[in-house]
Amino acid sequence: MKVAIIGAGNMGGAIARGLAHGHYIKAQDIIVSNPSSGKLEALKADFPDIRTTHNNKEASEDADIVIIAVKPWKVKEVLEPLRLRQPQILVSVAAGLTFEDLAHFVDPEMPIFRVIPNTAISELASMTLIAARNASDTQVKQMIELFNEMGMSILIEEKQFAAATSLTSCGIAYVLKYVQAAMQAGVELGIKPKDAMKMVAQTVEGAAQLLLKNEQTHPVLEIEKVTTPGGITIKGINQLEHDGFTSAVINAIKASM
Ligand SMILES: NC(=O)C1=CN([C@@H]2O[C@H](COP(=O)(O)OP(=O)(O)OC[C@H]3O[C@@H](n4cnc5c(N)ncnc54)[C@H](O)[C@@H]3O)[C@@H](O)[C@H]2O)C=CC1
Ligand SMILES: O=C(O)[C@@H]1CCC=N1
Repeated sequence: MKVAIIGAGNMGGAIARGLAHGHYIKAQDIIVSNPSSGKLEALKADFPDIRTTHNNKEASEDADIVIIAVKPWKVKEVLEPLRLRQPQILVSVAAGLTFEDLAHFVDPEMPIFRVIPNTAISELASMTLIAARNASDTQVKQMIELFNEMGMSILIEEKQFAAATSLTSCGIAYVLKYVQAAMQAGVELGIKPKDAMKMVAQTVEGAAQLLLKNEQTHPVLEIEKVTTPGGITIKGINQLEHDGFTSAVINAIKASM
């Protein structure tokens, strides 16, 4: 199966690297197109078998799957001249562009996937959202498997996309804001910034593993395990609530929609 990636920026570059790392698509079956050379050269340096070009048409014409990874406001001008049609499959990572929008730029009957990874895709640790239109069950399964190679993917309905994007894609930034804030506290308390970063990042990773590896658990149960009655954790938890932590997070997630 041949895959064309149009746009070699944060997302396109990370997807190219993720696919080349994985087992599903061979590096020589990946072609990446970008107007400037720097990002393409960097890709080639890491994966010499990946093909690169400055010509989007050349990239897409033989591809079974075309992944469009340019900024949302460029999607129309980039997609329309490519005249994509069945049996090709379009994958758009453009945030905010709906199936209805995308169908105007390609054969409206062709299979289209909206896919939203997050930036952890570069570490093969993305939480990737997938929604499908005009796709067969086999194509949907294939797309889930493809993005599972770069972390974890989940099929959702398009109407859930905005909320889910806020949780996952913007969510990376919110989690990092927690890390940054905790580091600031640690540094004030005398811990070296690099040590503080490791301590907090591994703690976040551990919290995530507790939830991901135990389907029956819930944050409340895990918080209870740490929170000794009369102990120190409850003092911090209550301070977070006094300072509006839960409310601030809910407002942030809703503001990103
Ligand atoms: N950065 C993020 O966390 C996420 C981004 N997205 C979406 O991914 C898409 C790409 O975003 P980024 O990778 O962050 O942007 P970026 O700016 O890093 O990459 C865009 C790339 O497209 C290239 N490009 C510009 N015009 C082009 C053209 N005519 N033909 C081919 N390539 C062209 C640019 O040179 C650049 O390398 C956006 O639509 C964004 O909404 C989706 C989920 C998360
Ligand atoms: O902030 C943004 O608009 C992009 C889309 C989702 C994550 N980053």
